[in-house]
Amino acid sequence: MRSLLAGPPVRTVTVDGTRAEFVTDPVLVRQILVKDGRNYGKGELFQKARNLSRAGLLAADESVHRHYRRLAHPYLRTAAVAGYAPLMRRIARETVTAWRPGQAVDVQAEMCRLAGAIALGTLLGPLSPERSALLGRSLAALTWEMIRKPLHGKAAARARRQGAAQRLTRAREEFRALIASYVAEQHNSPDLAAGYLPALLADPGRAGCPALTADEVCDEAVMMLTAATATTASVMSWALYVLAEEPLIEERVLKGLAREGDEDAGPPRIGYPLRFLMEVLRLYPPVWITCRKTLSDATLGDHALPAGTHVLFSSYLLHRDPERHPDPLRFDPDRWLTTRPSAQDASYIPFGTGAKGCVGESFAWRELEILLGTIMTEWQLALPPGSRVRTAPDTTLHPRRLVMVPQPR
Ligand code: HEM
Repeated sequence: MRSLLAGPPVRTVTVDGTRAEFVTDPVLVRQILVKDGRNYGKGELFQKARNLSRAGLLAADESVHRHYRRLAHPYLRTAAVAGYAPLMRRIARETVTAWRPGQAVDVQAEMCRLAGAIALGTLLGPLSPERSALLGRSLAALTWEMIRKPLHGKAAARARRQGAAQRLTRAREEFRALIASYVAEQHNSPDLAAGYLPALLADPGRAGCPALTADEVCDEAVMMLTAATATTASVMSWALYVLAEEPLIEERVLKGLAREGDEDAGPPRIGYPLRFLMEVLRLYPPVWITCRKTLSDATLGDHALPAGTHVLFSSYLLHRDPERHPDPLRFDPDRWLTTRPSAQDASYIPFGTGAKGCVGESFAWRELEILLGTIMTEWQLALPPGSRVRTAPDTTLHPRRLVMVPQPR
């Protein structure tokens, strides 16, 4: 795939029989996402593969999309996220205290459980411990099936034959049914709790964007919870893998964590742990390929793109471009001491950018910092001797299999 960087900045490719323009120039990608962002709708090339709903925030047309984003924003902006920190920390502690010294952990399944429990606890509103456990198990199972579903091509066909698609559908139906029963209860409750899901239920809609039906609220909740879980789980898995492979980096992250103390408030600083996470997100961006579709005729560099043209770009590739990231394959958190992510181009976009970039970015940074701190201060995770971890570019970019052995610090 990296050979694409050497070729023309825009080239035609075919994905599962559909023609698309693959863009590798970071300036042109920024033009698509920011300057001309309103002329590029959500592309649907991978939507089915990612098992995403076709309504709501992820897929909606422009004005409806803006409405849903405005609804989500109060629950995901930095100030709200600061309030979630104690809960995030408690859930993280509860999960890692269940680990046993020397007993292998399936890291990705565990990170799905952890990120899923945090998403449920923060975004749904109050849950009984029983319901929280039931939803948590179901969301973790769904997310793990989603993460490893191949996006297209031969791998997707093979997965279909092996029943992966059916497993994913079953997991989605099960989780959706649990959410639906919760939504029905909330719907009939005289006092709606505070939180993102209750806000969706209470939203009266507006001109051109009618109030959501209970069914649509369920779809939206499933979308938000899985978007929050699959991404964070993949990033944390890579983070733990890198720490096991790079003892000197691990030592510096630990020292950095000790210096940063235990604060809940304030914006993240570019200390070593944060630079480490930035570097994990550079080399292992979970949303590694993204698409858009022109809403009307457009021009991109020397290319005329008629309305309806599919456009693809890959953060994985942009983040490994040697022109923008010297010695790109080297894991070097200190590169972020002298370089900041550019506001002129899209050379570093783990969360995307522009009006359709990640609405959960502040949430994700806080969560990643807390998970990293909680896990690392309690446990050192090692790879079993001889294990080889391979990259799987599926729905998210994730380690194909990651089993690690915890030892107390
Ligand atoms: C490290 C963690 C995360 C990464 C790397 C990540 C990455 C991304 C990226 C790249 C996009 C934009 C895709 C595009 O341009 O088409 C996106 C969109 C989105 N993300 Fe995240 N995300 C993360 C965590 C979260 C969390 C924690 C939440 C919710 C709490 C969330 C909710 C969403 C939603 C709802 C969208 C769609 C936004 C829209 O269409 O306006 N993400 N994410």
